[in-house]
Amino acid sequence: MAGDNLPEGWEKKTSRSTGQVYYLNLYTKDSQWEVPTEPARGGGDGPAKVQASHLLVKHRDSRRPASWRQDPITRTKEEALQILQGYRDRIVSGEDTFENLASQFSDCSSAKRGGDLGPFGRGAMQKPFEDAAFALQVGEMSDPVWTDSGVHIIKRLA
Ligand SMILES: O=C(N[C@H](Cc1nc2ccccc2[nH]1)C(=O)O)c1cc2ccccc2s1
Repeated sequence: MAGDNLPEGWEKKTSRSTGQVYYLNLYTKDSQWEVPTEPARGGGDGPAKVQASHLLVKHRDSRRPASWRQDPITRTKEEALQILQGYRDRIVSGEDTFENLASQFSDCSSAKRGGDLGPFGRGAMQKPFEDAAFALQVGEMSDPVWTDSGVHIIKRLA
């Protein structure tokens, strides 16, 4: 009905059987009796793309155990995790920045860009990395994430 300025994404309906007014979420097709106060959420599968930076520490069993920093890379997985956790602690404490440490220590060529991988969609990166990146809120940093390349921390930029 005109004049019912509802939040975005809702439509006012009247039940055919009872004549009761209800509200339809135009994205999810869910309905509710309560007058909506917030814009309808798509409830969809999140963003199509995210932008993230990462700091990668490789180990001797990495898919390519070499990097711009070191060739070959001989540290163990356990050592790689300890090293990465040390960087993570310094970022959390505010002693250092993600970009600064990624630039100096990441075993990925994206180190030259402060770890920034640019925007990517699903299917572009190794699955554990993708899932972790898409689960982050903008500005949030992940716990250590393992891929075939090594162990990463990820920061979602957008
Ligand atoms: O795969 C790359 N680099 C690999 C290491 C690596 N493995 C990854 C796995 C998931 C996400 C990023 C990753 N980076 C390497 O240098 O051995 C990429 C480098 C860059 C640089 C700029 C933008 C995207 C990418 S993806």
